[in-house]
Amino acid sequence: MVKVVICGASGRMGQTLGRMVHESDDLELVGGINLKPSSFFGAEIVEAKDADALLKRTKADVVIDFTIASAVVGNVQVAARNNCALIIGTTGISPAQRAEMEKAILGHVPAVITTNFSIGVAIFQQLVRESARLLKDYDIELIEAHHRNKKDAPSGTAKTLLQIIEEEAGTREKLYGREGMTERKNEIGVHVIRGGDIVGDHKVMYSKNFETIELSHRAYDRSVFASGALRAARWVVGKKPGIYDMNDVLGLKK
Ligand SMILES: NC(=O)C1=CN([C@@H]2O[C@H](COP(=O)(O)OP(=O)(O)OC[C@H]3O[C@@H](n4cnc5c(N)ncnc54)[C@H](OP(=O)(O)O)[C@@H]3O)[C@@H](O)[C@H]2O)C=CC1
Ligand SMILES: O=C(O)C1=N[C@H](C(=O)O)C[C@H](O)C1
Repeated sequence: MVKVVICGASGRMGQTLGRMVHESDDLELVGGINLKPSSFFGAEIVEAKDADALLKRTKADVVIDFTIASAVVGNVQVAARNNCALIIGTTGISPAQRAEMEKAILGHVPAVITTNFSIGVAIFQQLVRESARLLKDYDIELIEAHHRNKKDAPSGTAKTLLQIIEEEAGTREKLYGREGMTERKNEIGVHVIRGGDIVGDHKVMYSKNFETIELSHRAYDRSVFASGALRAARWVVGKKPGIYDMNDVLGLKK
């Protein structure tokens, strides 16, 4: 059995993951970490200050983090100190926070980090890479939509898609929404929608000469992210220290 601790245990993703680990035959939910102590699916949730003791007591194999950017560095440091493999889904991480995370991980523990654990999104990103390579001279727009409680914008997935597009089609100015008299140049327009309980939509549009090509992905339920994260958790335990992504987990070419 792979012993799992979930950071952000009381959150939307934490609850979905907790339920799925609890229902699985090969994963054991040994605890959670959140701002306030509580419990979920028969396991204890402790405050962040008690995380070290929890990881020692439970001998956790893997720590899964779906929290908030300001919390993730501390969670990664305590997990790495306890030799736990890591699954990191938290988005909105700054370059400085990313550097701190890398310092804690590299040479110490294996970690899978990705802005979107959906297997469909891993395939979608490959399609976006191919289309951006083929459609370099088209106007490119990116649209994402999420629930009203999402804190970071644009989404982590949207930022990853921008990076993929620019790797293939060249660096461009990014224009976040438009208002007033605007003249389209060679920018990538980025548009963020927040409302209701939208789970997570991403669309890339390429337009030129009386035609538009659209590629889109829509998640209908958080279980798509959770099942990808748990697939990564099963895969990462026992790997060499380093940072991996879903292409590594799924054996897809980069
Ligand atoms: N990579 C992927 O596939 C996906 C990534 N995400 C990302 O995961 C993150 C979480 O999303 P979601 O579950 O919707 O958010 P929620 O706000 O529902 O959950 C986050 C949880 O983390 C808790 N938390 C805050 N600070 C700490 C801390 N220091 N230690 C432990 N727990 C803490 C929060 O507590 P409290 O509520 O008390 O503040 C909350 O319960 C976001 O960054 C989101 O973008 C989401 C879905 C998929
Ligand atoms: O906060 C969310 O909900 C999601 N966050 C991730 C992101 O920022 O890309 C992944 C998914 O779209 C859901």
